Amino acid sequence: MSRLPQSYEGVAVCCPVTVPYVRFSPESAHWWAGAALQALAAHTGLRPAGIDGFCFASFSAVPDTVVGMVQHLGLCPRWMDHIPTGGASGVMALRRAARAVQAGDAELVVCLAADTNHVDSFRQTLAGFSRFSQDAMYPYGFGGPNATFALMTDHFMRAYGVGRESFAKICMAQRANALSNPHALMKRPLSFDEYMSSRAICDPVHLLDCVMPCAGAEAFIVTTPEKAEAMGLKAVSIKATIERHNAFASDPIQTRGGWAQDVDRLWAAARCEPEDMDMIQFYDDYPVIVAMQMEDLGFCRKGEVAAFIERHDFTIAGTLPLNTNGGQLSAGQAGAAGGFQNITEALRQLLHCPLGAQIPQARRALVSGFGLVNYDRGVCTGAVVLEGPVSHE
Ligand SMILES: CC(=O)CC(=O)SCCNC(=O)CCNC(=O)[C@H](O)C(C)(C)COP(=O)(O)OP(=O)(O)OC[C@H]1O[C@@H](n2cnc3c(N)ncnc32)[C@H](O)[C@@H]1OP(=O)(O)O
Repeated sequence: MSRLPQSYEGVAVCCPVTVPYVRFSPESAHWWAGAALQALAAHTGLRPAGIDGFCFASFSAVPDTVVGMVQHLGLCPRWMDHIPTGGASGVMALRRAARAVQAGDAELVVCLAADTNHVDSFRQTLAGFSRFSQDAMYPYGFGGPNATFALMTDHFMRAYGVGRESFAKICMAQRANALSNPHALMKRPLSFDEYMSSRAICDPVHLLDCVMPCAGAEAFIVTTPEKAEAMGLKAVSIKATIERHNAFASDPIQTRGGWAQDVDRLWAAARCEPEDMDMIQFYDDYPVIVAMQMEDLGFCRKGEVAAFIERHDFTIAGTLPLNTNGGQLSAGQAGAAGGFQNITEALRQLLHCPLGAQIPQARRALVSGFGLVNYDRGVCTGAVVLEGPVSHE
């Protein structure tokens, strides 16, 4: 194993905010970003002049990038970054902001993801998504990620003996978790029969394997422990992170993500193990990707995920709480903010200020990201181990 990265000493992560999601919004992504900044201000008293770092992710802010957003929001940072990696953007924003703070390039970085959802905006996003998809998928009638993930799900199920009942268990647990989250778009319990009989979208992917596109925003602050304390903010620390892009490119179909390449480094740097996690907040564009993360991040061996899922209870009161706000599958997918919601939810659980039900004694979380389906697979992966303040109760 190559040299482990420098620790994240001197970095504090705090103040998770979620702007409640709505299925459709007439507002722009810029409006949603402003709403997130307002929510941060309401929690902390933070004004634009106090923000010297800004990290931004969005699909629907086009043609603007972080530059346009900085001007729109009236910020004047000395450090900024734009993270165009969808479901991996939260972990990546956290990593970059942490190093900027550690290096002294910024003292307080706001990491923010915002997306709107007009009636036609998801279709428009897909239409211009990538050169790969325009050239190599759409001419053959592919309509976006649902079709790509149908192929991956079908292969994964056959290769590793996973049935739809395993995915049902993931989706039902996440829905149970969502019921205490006032912002979750899905408000009713999900039964096994309802999951199994939901309409096919692109077999074997059915309606309840898919996220619902919506509008929303998520944000959090990365700063120094001293600054967090001066602002009266409780904060968590970063134990370790990983990031990888275009891993295993010669695999004919995706059965593993970049996590599998870096998982040993993650746990070595974190000085703990999967068994030490009080929760897992995994990117959940489809339940097959949740199952893949369970394997690739070391919770079970490849090919053993069906038995692993069978053995565990993923509800908030269960043996391994998973996506405790309901995840995107039950809370909604607000574009790139969907790649931030697992970080904000982990922070809330570790800081003991949840939106819904609290995991008792929650102290450590594994958050994982997966993003950008350019063509036939998710290209970007990342993960972070977070540890909360020592005593809460
Ligand atoms: C971004 C990254 O980095 C990586 C990724 O995340 S890849 C994933 C990106 N996201 C997606 O691809 C979005 C996936 N979802 C979809 O494509 C669509 O929701 C879908 C095709 C599954 C359904 O769309 P549709 O058939 O047009 O349904 P629509 O007409 O909107 O709604 C019909 C009904 O289904 C419900 N519905 C729609 N989507 C739903 C969903 N995902 N889950 C549950 N119910 C849903 C609606 O509430 C509506 O119910 P009512 O009639 O009771 O009001």
